[in-house]
Amino acid sequence: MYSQNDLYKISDTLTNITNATASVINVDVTIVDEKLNRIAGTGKYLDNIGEKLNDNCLFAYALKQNESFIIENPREHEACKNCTHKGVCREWAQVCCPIKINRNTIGIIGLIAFNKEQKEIITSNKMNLLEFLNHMADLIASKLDENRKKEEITLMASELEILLNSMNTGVISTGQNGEIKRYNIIANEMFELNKINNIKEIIKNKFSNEKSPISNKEFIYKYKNKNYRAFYSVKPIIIDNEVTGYIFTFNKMKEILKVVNDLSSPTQMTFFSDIIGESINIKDVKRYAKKISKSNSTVLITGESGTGKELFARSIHFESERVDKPFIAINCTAIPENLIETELFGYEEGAFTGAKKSGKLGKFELAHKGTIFLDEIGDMPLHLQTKLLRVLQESVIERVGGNSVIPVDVRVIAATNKLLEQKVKYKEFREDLYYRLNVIPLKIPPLRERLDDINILVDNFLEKFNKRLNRNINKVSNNVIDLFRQYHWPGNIRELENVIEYAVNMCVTDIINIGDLPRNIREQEYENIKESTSPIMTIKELEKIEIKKALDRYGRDNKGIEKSARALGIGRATIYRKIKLYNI
Ligand SMILES: Nc1ncnc2c1ncn2[C@@H]1O[C@H](COP(=O)(O)OP(=O)(O)OP(=O)(O)O)[C@@H](O)[C@H]1O
Repeated sequence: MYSQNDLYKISDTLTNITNATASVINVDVTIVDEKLNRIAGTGKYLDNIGEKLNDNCLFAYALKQNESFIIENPREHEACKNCTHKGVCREWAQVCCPIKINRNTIGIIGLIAFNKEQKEIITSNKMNLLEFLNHMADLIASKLDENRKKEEITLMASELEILLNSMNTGVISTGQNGEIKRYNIIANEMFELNKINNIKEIIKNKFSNEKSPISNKEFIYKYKNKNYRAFYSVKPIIIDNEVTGYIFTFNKMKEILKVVNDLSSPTQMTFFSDIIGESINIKDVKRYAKKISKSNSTVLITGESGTGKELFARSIHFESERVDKPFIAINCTAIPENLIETELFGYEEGAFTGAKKSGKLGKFELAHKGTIFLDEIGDMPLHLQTKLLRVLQESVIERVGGNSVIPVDVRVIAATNKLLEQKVKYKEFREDLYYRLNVIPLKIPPLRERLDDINILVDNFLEKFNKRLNRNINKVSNNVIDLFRQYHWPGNIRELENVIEYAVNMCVTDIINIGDLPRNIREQEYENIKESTSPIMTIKELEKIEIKKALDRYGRDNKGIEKSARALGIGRATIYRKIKLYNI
């Protein structure tokens, strides 16, 4: 919608039109807007520009009429009927013509005769005059339209500029041959574009005038004599099937890594307080690990499977200065041998058949400024051990298929449950790498060497699985705890955690008893029964264990139950009753 404001914006044009019209016709001209404000005028009206006309005047009538007309008998004409100025009106004749845009009247242009001669000019040439004035009204309307479009374009241009400058990506538009035309702030900050004329000076020989788009190609550029890595993409501007220029977008490698790390870093942080244990053994290890967190030196964590090596590695990272940077964990046995190298070091575009076109970043690059956790390091293939040694010694990596070195700042924490010294002896692990990794050794004791932790671990896991499985089990019986203290725990804390989860699932009362434990632990108990020092089980617990054992062996169908009853030396009815009683 157009408003009176739009008319004011072209007031210079209106003045020109009224002056030109008045000098050609020799009659005074005036223009009012739809609110009856005088916007332009000649002669007598010159001093009254800006005045507000009364609501019953001729122009108010003309606005309602919405078409051109001539008045030859002012004061008597219907248009003057209610005019409050009728008594002082000295006008001899008038011509009114609406200024219309899209059929809406937004003002009136009028000619006014103040004497007989001027009236004669109007009345002698009515048709031509009306036509002429309509042209003037159209001229004003098209000027308004043009002005509006200009404003829209200016607005769009500044919106686009703000949009481009608020992006985190550098954008440059070029001509057909790469000559730089326009760019945003980020692009200027990256490349100091006041010193550069052509895009080829930035991406060197990588640009040839192509018609198809290119996305995410890596390149190196210089800024203040230092080399930086970035990615660029290009899209041709095609008009009438002809490439008229290109749009280049640039992303700094640093920014991309930040985004990747933000997305891939675990949202849950781990702290030493998450490592449960009150035994002297574990307290000592925790104290030592906290101390070494502050250092940047490589740590080698040793300990049996499930002792909490990864938990320690995470806590060290989140306790260190690198806390805001990524913690990247990689398990050397979980990845096929032929993929570990590219996983760790990445690869260049076209490094091998099947490689992605844009290449791939390795975990070392992703972990830049953070920590990498190399689990099961003892299983790392020998040829990669050499590459890893180089990272540790020189803090650089080389991508597969690449020919340049990339600096990385990563703290390495390695872990193993193997005897690395033995592997070194048998030449399965490089001796120099072993010493390079073992700068700070951290040995996590197995659970059987910290039996005092069993109670607190059991309580924690019971609480965890009560919550997770929506149960309300109060405690674990003393017999079970005694059994746990005798068991050798080859799978350590992980195994204990799994045992509690199993028992919470099996338990039908509010106390976990031996019968609720997995078979391997119960069998351990059976062995213990033979020993005179072993804890005494209730007859009911023993009965439940044996019935379960028989059912597991013979099956739970009718035949299986019959066989079980026979093996247990009880009748069919009894075994059915016991199954129901113990909810087996
Ligand atoms: N002290 C502890 N307190 C609580 N949970 C623990 C503790 N130690 C280990 N866990 C839990 O036990 C499981 C195994 O821990 P983790 O993966 O750290 O062991 P690991 O030594 O790295 O095992 P692996 O050698 O098999 O990789 C995890 O679920 C972990 O949360």
